[in-house]
Amino acid sequence: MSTIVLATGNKGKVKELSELLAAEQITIVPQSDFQVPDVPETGTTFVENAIIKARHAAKITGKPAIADDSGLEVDALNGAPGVYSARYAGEDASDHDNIVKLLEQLKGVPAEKRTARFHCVLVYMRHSEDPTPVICHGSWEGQITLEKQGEQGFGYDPVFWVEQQQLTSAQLPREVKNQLSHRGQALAQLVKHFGK
Ligand SMILES: O=P(O)(O)OP(=O)(O)OP(=O)(O)OC[C@H]1O[C@@H](n2cnc3c(O)ncnc32)[C@H](O)[C@@H]1O
Ligand SMILES: [Mg+2]
Repeated sequence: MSTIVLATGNKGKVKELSELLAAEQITIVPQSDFQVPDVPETGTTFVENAIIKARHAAKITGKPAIADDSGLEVDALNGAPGVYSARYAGEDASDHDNIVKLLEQLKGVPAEKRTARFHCVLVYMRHSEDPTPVICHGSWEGQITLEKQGEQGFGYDPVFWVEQQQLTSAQLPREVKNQLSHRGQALAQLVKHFGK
């Protein structure tokens, strides 16, 4: 199979998707290797934004592309930050800024009402005008902690409590996160599609 461009500027995603694909006969190259700039994520769904990103990378490189649009859905916040997870605390917000805002918004909310889930939509497009993009979705249930714990992973991992492991996703060994995560589940579906 030819090289696939990974349409993301997020190094944490590049690392996880590369680890997950290491066992497959699929070579992915991050879009930064082709100087693909970020594109405005103007959609209101993960699916729309993933298509926007995959189409943009495919158009600029002339190669097939995979994009990942993901985020955190918190029940006590009516689903926020959702598709706006990366810009929750503002356009140029860091992961830490976003976490501070999230914990602030959840102040006083008891443990049993801090339920949340990560979503990951992966889109594969053969070329920029592909009329049938492959769309895969994975989700991962957890709870938002009261403070940051753990150094692994990225984004909201330090405040995402995984009941089954009794750890935050930033405390999980990388292979365990990859096994359980929204991204791991979406990628397992995509790999099945390539195997067809
Ligand atoms: O759009 P690209 O370039 O792919 O990179 P991004 O970081 O902007 O990615 P998104 O637009 O998909 O926003 C995803 C947000 O959700 C967070 N997120 C996604 N997956 C995560 C994970 O596995 N662990 C922690 N946070 C995650 C991430 O930190 C971002 O704030
Ligand atoms: Mg983004």
